[in-house]
Amino acid sequence: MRRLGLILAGGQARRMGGGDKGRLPLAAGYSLMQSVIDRLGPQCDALVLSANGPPARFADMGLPVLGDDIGAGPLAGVLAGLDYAAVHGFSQVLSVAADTPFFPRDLAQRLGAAPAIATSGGAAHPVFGLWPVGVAQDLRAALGAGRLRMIGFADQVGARRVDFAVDPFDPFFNINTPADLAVAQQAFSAGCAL
Ligand SMILES: Nc1nc2c(ncn2[C@@H]2O[C@H](COP(=O)(O)OP(=O)(O)OP(=O)(O)O)[C@@H](O)[C@H]2O)c(=O)[nH]1
Repeated sequence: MRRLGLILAGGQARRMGGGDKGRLPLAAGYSLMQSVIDRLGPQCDALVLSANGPPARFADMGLPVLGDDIGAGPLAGVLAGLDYAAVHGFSQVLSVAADTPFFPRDLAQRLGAAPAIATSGGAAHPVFGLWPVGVAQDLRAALGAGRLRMIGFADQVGARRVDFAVDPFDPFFNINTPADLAVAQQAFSAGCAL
């Protein structure tokens, strides 16, 4: 079984004032996306980025960049990843967000059989999902019908929900605002995100 890691790095980052949230620094010389790559890489056989807009801006990451339609949301990115996976001989895709630098290093192992998504503290995180390549057809149909919510799609394909402890803080804490970034930088420098 070959697993493709998919980093969702599109979106408009409106609450951050625009730009690529993944390029923001967690510490000097260490971006949110680099933290994501360091956590996801060992859990997968290969990694790809999913982003809309010019792919050249991620050239330094050394990863294939899959485009999707601007405004279609993270599900469009998951579909791009599933299509890439099918063509390149992967059997499943582990999707994560570029703005969530502390997700578990054993995410794939704990999610178990695909399809599955993560939950923590009573909230579902369907961006953090393990998807068999076979759900691409269902996803294409859902997107074509204008159904764009990730949680709705996860439920449609029967994704199990796997809960992760919020200890000492939520591993799915994601960076939406400058204040969130300050919290993450402080947590990282204090070593509580290991
Ligand atoms: N590939 C891809 N990723 C997306 C898209 N929209 C959001 N994402 C990613 O999904 C994750 C969650 O995104 P959000 O924080 O909900 O949305 P956002 O557009 O980045 O930020 P806001 O504009 O502040 O809501 C982030 O890692 C985004 O980079 C999209 O259209 N395509």
